[in-house]
Amino acid sequence: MDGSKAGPLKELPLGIDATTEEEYASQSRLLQEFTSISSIDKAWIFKSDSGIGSQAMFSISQPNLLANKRKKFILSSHISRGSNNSVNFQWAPFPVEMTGVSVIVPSPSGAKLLVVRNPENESPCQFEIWGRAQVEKEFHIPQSVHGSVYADGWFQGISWNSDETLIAYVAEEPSPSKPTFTGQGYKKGSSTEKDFGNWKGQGDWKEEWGETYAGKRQPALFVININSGEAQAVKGIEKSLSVGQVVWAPPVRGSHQYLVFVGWSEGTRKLGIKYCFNRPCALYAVRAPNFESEADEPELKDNSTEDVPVINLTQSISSAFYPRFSPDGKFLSFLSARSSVDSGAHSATDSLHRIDWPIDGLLSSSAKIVDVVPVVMCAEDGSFPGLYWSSFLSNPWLSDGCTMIITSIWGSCQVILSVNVLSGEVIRISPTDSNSSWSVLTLDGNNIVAVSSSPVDVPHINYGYLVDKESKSTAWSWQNVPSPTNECSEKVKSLLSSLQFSIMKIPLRDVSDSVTKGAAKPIEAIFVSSKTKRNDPFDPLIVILHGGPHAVSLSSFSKSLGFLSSIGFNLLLVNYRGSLGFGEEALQSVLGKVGSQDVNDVLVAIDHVIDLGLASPSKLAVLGGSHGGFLTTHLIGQAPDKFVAAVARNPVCNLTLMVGTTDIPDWVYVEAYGSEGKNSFTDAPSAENLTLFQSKSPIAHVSKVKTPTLFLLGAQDLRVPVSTGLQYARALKEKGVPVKVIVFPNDTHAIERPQSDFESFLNIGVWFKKYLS
Ligand SMILES: CC(=O)N[C@@H](C)C(=O)N[C@@H](C)C(=O)O
Repeated sequence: MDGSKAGPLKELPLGIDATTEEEYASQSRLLQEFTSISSIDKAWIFKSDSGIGSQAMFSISQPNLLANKRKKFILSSHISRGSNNSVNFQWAPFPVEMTGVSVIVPSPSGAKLLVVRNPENESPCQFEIWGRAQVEKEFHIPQSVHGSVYADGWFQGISWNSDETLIAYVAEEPSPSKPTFTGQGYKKGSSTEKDFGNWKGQGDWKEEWGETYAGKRQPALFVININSGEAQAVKGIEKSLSVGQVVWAPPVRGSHQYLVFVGWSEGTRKLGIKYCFNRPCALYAVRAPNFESEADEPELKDNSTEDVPVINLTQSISSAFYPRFSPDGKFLSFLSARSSVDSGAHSATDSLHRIDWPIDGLLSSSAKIVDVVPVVMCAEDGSFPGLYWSSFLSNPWLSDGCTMIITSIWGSCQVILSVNVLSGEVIRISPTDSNSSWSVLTLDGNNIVAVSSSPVDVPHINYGYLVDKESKSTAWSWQNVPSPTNECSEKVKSLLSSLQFSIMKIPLRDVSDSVTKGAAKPIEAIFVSSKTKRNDPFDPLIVILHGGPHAVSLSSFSKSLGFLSSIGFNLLLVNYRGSLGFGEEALQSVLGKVGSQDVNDVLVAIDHVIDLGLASPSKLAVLGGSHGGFLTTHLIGQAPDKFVAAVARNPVCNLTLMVGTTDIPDWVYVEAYGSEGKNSFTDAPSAENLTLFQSKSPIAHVSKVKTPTLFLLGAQDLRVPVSTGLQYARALKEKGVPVKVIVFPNDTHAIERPQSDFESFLNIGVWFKKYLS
């Protein structure tokens, strides 16, 4: 579908000329070097055998292009402390590959390691318990007990009990039996046998959890006894509740053991949950199964035999997740996305809360919820903008038992915060003099193992400690840790060292009096450029737009953006109003104004860099995915003379089409109508609804578009179904606009499978070179 007018030199098999083919070949060599950079995903600390220092285990991963999979490795290190607080990491000579492993979870003492291998077919799910030198136990849990263990980072919950004999976890409930048909018709009674004389029907369709959760319908709670290998479903939880994030409640002598978990109610249908924190959820407590035979069972306080109900611990708040018990078991802290649930925004500013945990084990559904860190409405300059969920350690506590170390978003940076759960004090402890992004990997006692990176620096490991513990000084000192994971090729190193970045504050234009104070503040954009001009007089500029709209472009390293800046493009990553990290008023201000306020913010940011003499108005391109693709296609329609080229990845081009096909039709209502759209959402939109959706969509401006546009589409995308991008691309083609479309048949919304990601960014590089050089 490439309608470009560039004259073909010599037709080659792919329908491209020799110059373009050479461009593909040369860019692909560099892209491969960027692709092979490994990522540091997780880390754990163990007591050292020698009693001196500690042992660290890092989980790292790297795309394997040929196998089209991510390879996962474990790299170990011994950490020792020298004089003057210096720290030394002695790395194992090589990482070890973890093939076929879905998730690993060390026991609280660090003496055992749970390794889960999820089946790829009908086989059982495999649990292994590793000791220091060997696999000590191996259990195979058949699909009749449960399907795959959730290892998705959201429903996922795997928790060892304190004496390390039981593990609670979340796994897919067995599928309901399907009807059997024979040559004679319907066969009575369910049957598992398969032969030539019968076949299985489909049975009733059951709603799934949407994008990236294909086949995931009912996350349920299980406990495995690692002495016997017996796995039991936890009883008493209603089928309408999907469960996740389980932890063991502190044991109370003479009382039953409880589990605390997050439950999401289904209502009349499931709406997609990926990137959607607006799904109501609560913390529940449930009695753990008893694996003892009745004779061995100790006499318990509440030893009634009838079913004990599941207790909703957070009834008075619309969202509660990430339950974490304080080390002394006296309180339970948790995050809440109540702002998101109450407003309908798919993500918003979080709040942190705690409830006191009853020392007598008598649980109540009316425990007082204390607000620890409230939602920040208007972020004052330079001060804390509120909490934004990034990731949460399973043990985030310092030794005082009340300080949590968490990663959050602060403007365009990812930062590490210490939060005192009793006083509510929040301190930014990652360096404030750096515009890099930081995240915590794990705690080593009261010290922090963290990773930092920037658009021009690959991820580095850092070790942080409190400088003056006695005076309770809040100054943290950070030491850069030399590590094999910091390595990248000499070529990449030299290209990145020729780049620089800054975070710009961009004042808004024509702010109306009706906007809130928080929504009138300057926005931010990250500008990545060459230290020396590569082209005369200007390097071309690619404007990069994140999706959501409630996501954010962070000042962290991105291989694909590192690649684009290394091949001669400056980048402008615009955090338009609606982005996370800037306070709740700015975030909420875009709802109901999509396609106008966000589009204008981007145009203001572009004018800002042009006015500063950092970009040429004739060398602009735009790239965005999802809601960023919505902005991309809006921009080429509303500002048809501005951009020389565009790339849209799974773009939202037509809300009218999307509302009937996406896993999150409620999102369409809230984006188009604002918060009131939350209450008017229906699966039967009216003609009036559809008219408004059409008017707010990029397709409404399609007739004006002239910009050559590359479309990258995932055929398995449940969020922004491929049809929306295809419809828009066909409409451009009909008008004679140069268009290229690549559809990845097995990719979902993120187009992140290694080969697809590689082919996407190679084509983005070649497309922009073709039109911007
Ligand atoms: C809530 C949501 O998924 N919105 C999509 C339209 C979107 O923009 N998604 C973002 C998070 C993405 O980058 O995929």
